[in-house]
Amino acid sequence: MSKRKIDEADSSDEESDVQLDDEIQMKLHVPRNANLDISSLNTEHHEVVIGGVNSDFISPMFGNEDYTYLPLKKDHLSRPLWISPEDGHIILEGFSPIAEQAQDFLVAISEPVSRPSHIHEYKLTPYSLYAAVSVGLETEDIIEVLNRLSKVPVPESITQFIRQCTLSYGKVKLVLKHNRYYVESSHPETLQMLLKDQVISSGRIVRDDDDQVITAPAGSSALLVNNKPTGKDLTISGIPQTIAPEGDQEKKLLPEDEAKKQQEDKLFGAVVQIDKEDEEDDLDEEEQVHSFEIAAEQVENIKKRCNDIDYPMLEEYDFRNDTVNANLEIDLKPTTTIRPYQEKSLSKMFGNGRARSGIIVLPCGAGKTLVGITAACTIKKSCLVLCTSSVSVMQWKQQFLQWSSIKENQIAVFTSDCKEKFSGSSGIVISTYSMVANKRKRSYDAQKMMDFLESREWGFLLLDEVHVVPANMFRTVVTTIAAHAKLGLTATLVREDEKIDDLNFLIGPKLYEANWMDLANKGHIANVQCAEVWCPMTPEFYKEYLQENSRKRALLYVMNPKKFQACQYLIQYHESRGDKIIVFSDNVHALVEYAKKLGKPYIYGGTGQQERMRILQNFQYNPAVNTIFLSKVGDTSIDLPEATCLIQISSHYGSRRQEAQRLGRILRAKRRNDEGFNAFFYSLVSRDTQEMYYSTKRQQFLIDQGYAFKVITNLEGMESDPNLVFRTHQEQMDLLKSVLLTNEADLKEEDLGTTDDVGRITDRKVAAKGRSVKRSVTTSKTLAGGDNMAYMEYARNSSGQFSSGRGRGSSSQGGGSKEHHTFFKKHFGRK
Ligand SMILES: Nc1ncnc2c1ncn2[C@@H]1O[C@H](COP(=O)(O)OP(=O)(O)OP(=O)(O)O)[C@@H](O)[C@H]1O
Repeated sequence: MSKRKIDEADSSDEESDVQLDDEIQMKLHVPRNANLDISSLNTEHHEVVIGGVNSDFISPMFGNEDYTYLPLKKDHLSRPLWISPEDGHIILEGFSPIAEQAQDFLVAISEPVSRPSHIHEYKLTPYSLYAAVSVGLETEDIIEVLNRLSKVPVPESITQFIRQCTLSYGKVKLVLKHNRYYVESSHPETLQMLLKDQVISSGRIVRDDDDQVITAPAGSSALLVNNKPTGKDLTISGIPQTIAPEGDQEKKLLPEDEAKKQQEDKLFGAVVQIDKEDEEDDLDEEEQVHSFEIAAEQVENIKKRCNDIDYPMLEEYDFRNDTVNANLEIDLKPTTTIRPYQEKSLSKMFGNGRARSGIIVLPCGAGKTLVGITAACTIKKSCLVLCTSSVSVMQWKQQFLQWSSIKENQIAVFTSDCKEKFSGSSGIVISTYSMVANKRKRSYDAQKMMDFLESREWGFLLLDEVHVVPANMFRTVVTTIAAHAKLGLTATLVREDEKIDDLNFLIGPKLYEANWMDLANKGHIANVQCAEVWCPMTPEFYKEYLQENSRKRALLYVMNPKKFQACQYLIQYHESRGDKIIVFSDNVHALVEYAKKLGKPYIYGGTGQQERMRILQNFQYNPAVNTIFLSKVGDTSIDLPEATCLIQISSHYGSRRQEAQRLGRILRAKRRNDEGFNAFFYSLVSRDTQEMYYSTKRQQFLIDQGYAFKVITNLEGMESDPNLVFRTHQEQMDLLKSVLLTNEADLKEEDLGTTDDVGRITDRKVAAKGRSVKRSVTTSKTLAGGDNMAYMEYARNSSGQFSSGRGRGSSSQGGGSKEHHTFFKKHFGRK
């Protein structure tokens, strides 16, 4: 019997409930709130009586999360999932024989929250259902498949929610024709309803028969082309509207309602044009397409508004029937083979023969570039690619030439150093977000190039690394560039500023998200062993740490001699195994000190291009250079498939994204297909300092992808190494002195300073808010062949989950429904 029913039966049982909790915990030897493996318990033998009613003893432990009152289906053992009736969370048995098919389906309809090896968690959100509809799934199919996979009948609240969300979804489209935007639908009443909304109607453009603008929102570029005076303001259903003035006198003569109706019909007739071809073909009303024009500057606003009122607009591009824009001769080279998951992600984009706008999420190093290139080869129209830095621009160009048949003169780059146009009527331009979104005065050449980009209609807009680009930059890009289809690529749909929701209406829904562990198991990316190494602070360093200001404190925990030693030990250990090692430090001062002390080459923002190339080539080809030190310049866009081990000595506060991107440097490890091959990722943290807190937060995204972080508390044999740096007390005191004398100016954040790069988002504020994850000590003997290391494993948080904050009520993966959906209001409001 459920706890809910027990509560109802007798409220005075509260006390016995608590006692029962304690009793059970004693029996099971588990701490309160610890995670329980239910499958290992035989509940039949532990029935207890509460308030005179029989109950299993597990149920009360789950409090409000107890759903045992849901009737299990007879054959529940062969069905892999549960659905929570309260908040739309879905729990999948990752070990079920049909887990893979179930995962495919769940990725299409819900947001993955956490996918460790055995139990996966997803959640249904309005956005995820929007994405489901936009990839062609129908309401009843979603409910039916869920029901087939579920161990319990799909709760009524969930079917209602799915119906409610999908009822209005997929009915409205945003279409770009001849450089003008139209809201299109085959349901006239839907358009009529939208036009009654003030936000939407105020973004509308109305033209007369000569194509002259009658009304347009203030500031619209349509007015610049044609600045005709606007008509009179009228009020329809309480909403101020503007239409052409003629004929509005007689309305006053009619009864009020009749007049209102006539006005509505007139207004609707004026702005909703029935597609002429459809009329001629005498199609059913269902198939007729109606539309009204909106201003380019209002597209984002209107999209957002449509999302808010649960009528999200789909963006689809019928590229095969676009005769206005010239075709581009581009194909994949015959030698190029795309991988199954790359194909699957693309099938979500091109499912119905048109190109859907949206976002594809693939792990770092899984080959997003080739996915983008394949999409461009499918659409075969002019394409604009935007990346985060000029280095990426050159890499994209090189990859287009490597994988596709595009001719060199049809692919151009637009950066601060290089402003090319392609020859002919169609081609590809690769640029950076900053170049296109730049609002300052441009050089003559840059302005001419921008005019070129803005004057055209692009078949395809490819947006790389969408998670790092500030929303206002997207806004500028999306409003200035007219593109039929947009594809956003990213590895980590998380942002510390929680702005991920913006992407839903700026680009489109998430079309596909791959499972990191799946790709690792299939050998497409490397298997990685992750560990956090706890380095005790020496008493002298800790004393100063407690007294100093925050910058110095950070330097003290990074320069902690014990961390130096751990770093040296791990480098030696992995070099002796034949690994190639990258040591990351965000703190440039520490980077230089470590590298010099340990005699290794280093690269940071200030390292010249030639020197960088020399170091990277040595790392790749010279067997004597097996370790390099990199600042955050190496976080992205350095493709080093040789690297097999990462050691992080200092990092950027609590950024989950940076952690994932750094891990991405070793996911491409060349040797990943060797049997039993593992890559290694170590984070060195100074014990009992703020760094530990940041480290926990950083790992959250990877933990949700199924990575297990082990905690190493003791590197055995390290102390007896005669070559260990800072062995003596005197050496440690000298180091401390030099740290304390370090000039504050040397500690400021590294400025990567190229004009093309997207500014990094500061995670500090959000990091300070973060969450706590408990750790508990256990012992084990193995860490990937390192039998001499003792480690601890993370325990789950107080609600029994690894993913303490993100899962419940967080919108970090685009589920931001909290503002407008009652189902989720209830959910978000809950503690
Ligand atoms: N289908 C494929 N066949 C062969 N090689 C591939 C394929 N797809 C990707 N690769 C290779 O995998 C590596 C990683 O690809 P890419 O740089 O596009 O990854 P990414 O997903 O953009 O990573 P990041 O997010 O870290 O930038 C590259 O060396 C690329 O050439």
